[in-house]
Amino acid sequence: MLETVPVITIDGPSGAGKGTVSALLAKHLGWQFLDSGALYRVLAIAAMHHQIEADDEQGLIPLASGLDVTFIGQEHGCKVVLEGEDVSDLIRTEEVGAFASKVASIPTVREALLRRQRAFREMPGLVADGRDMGTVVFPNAKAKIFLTASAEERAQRRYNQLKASGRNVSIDNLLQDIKARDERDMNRSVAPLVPADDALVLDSTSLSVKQVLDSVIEFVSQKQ
Ligand SMILES: Nc1ncnc2c1ncn2[C@@H]1O[C@H](COP(=O)(O)OP(=O)(O)O)[C@@H](O)[C@H]1O
Ligand SMILES: Nc1ccn([C@@H]2O[C@H](COP(=O)(O)OP(=O)(O)O)[C@@H](O)[C@H]2O)c(=O)n1
Repeated sequence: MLETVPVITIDGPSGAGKGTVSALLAKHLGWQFLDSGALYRVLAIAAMHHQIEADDEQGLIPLASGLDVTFIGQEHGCKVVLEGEDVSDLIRTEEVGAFASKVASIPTVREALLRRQRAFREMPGLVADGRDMGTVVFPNAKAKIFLTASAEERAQRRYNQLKASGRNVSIDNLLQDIKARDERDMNRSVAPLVPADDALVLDSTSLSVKQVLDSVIEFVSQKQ
């Protein structure tokens, strides 16, 4: 039964380190990994390709329900193929992130992606990264973490990350984008970005990736 497969959720705002820590934790445990933000990002690209606006609910729902996407695990990261096209680099742009957070504010669109997210719950366990993993998608998860950091630190991390991959970005624009996305994600009517009541809230502003991972592993082992 799906419900018996253990889940650990890591939610939080953009740049907090969720993806990095979730992937390391999944590897450490030998569990599956769900990057739910990638689904919203892929939907955003599909909408752009099909000239569907971010507020066109009737256009977005069928696109979300029938999303033709494949995630192919690789040694470093994951290859993402949408409608036969490799969009692995494109999904990481801030433009796509901003579009994703707009489509993600529509309740029926979120509903259309629910089943697909829950299907990642497979043995021996799942680490799920997103905004509403612990509150909505997997409310009975065995351990929930809400990972955060100051907006300035998150913008700096994103800046370093994009620079390292050869992109020309402005830290001021990134900070603005991050704040706008936080605002939208925290204030939407359905599945807003909030810690679950039973989540461990971890501020990573002055912690290294290793320190965060160690705290998470300790918390998870206490829950076992
Ligand atoms: N604790 C940390 N300290 C410094 N850099 C970090 C930390 N956690 C993550 N990073 C780096 O910040 C960037 C954004 O992390 P990511 O995992 O993509 O965040 P999120 O999934 O929350 O948006 C990555 O380049 C990652 O290596
Ligand atoms: N479970 C999720 C995951 C992402 N999202 C939305 O999708 C956008 C992109 O998510 P992401 O996790 O890839 O973003 P980053 O944290 O990597 O910047 C977010 O800003 C959210 O609006 C969501 O609403 N619910």
